Amino acid sequence: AITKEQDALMKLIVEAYNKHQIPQDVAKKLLQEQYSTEENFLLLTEIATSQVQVLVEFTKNIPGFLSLDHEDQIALLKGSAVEAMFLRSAQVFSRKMPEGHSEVLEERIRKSGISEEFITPLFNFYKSVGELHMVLEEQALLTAITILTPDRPFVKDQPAVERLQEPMVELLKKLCVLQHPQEPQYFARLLGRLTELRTLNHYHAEMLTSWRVNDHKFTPLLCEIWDV
Ligand SMILES: Cc1cc(C(=O)O[C@@H]2C[C@H]3CC[C@]2(C)C3(C)C)ccc1N
Repeated sequence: AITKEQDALMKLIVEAYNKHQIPQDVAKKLLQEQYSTEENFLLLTEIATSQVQVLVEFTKNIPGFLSLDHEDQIALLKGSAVEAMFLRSAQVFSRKMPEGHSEVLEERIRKSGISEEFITPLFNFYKSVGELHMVLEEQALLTAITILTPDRPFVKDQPAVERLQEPMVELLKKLCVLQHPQEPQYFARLLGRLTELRTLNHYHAEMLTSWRVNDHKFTPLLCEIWDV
């Protein structure tokens, strides 16, 4: 069963995860702006920028994160930003979108200058996350576990990151057994999504390059987090 400490950790993570959502004005624009490639790209830039802001705020609220070495904090954020963003956008896309929004967002993503070779794996991932029907606690924990991946580039004190990640993995494992008793392999399926996420890093780098060469404008935050 869940211990008192684990329940306290759970509440902190879910509270942090709920605290920051994509601003409503961005979601509203999704429906209003016209459908030119330029407009779609600008919308995606706004979405990505607000997703990264949400990610930074969530990460700061992960218990113990701010006690890590400061350079390691930056290395973890930069190393996990793409995965955390795809995970959150997959969760929003498959669950939270008001009626009709996800079709609109899908249409805009397809017509924003992203090459087809990236679009397919992206929507396959969205679909595989949607099929899991994760509860909020699982989504929040999985996102925290992704961010606290010890073997990101340039992380100096990996054991310190492992000490934060391990209790979250243990807690997620217990939660999965409690939430999905009829599906013993559910926890393994969740971790399998993290492996699929890592493959998206490569596609994302390609996407950035193709936008760069077509001289698309990025926001300062996106340039900083992805060194572009
Ligand atoms: C530098 C830069 C990056 C993105 C991005 O990663 O977008 C992500 C790809 C899909 C998954 C999350 C995104 C925001 C998405 C929904 C468009 C969007 C615009 C932009 N100027």
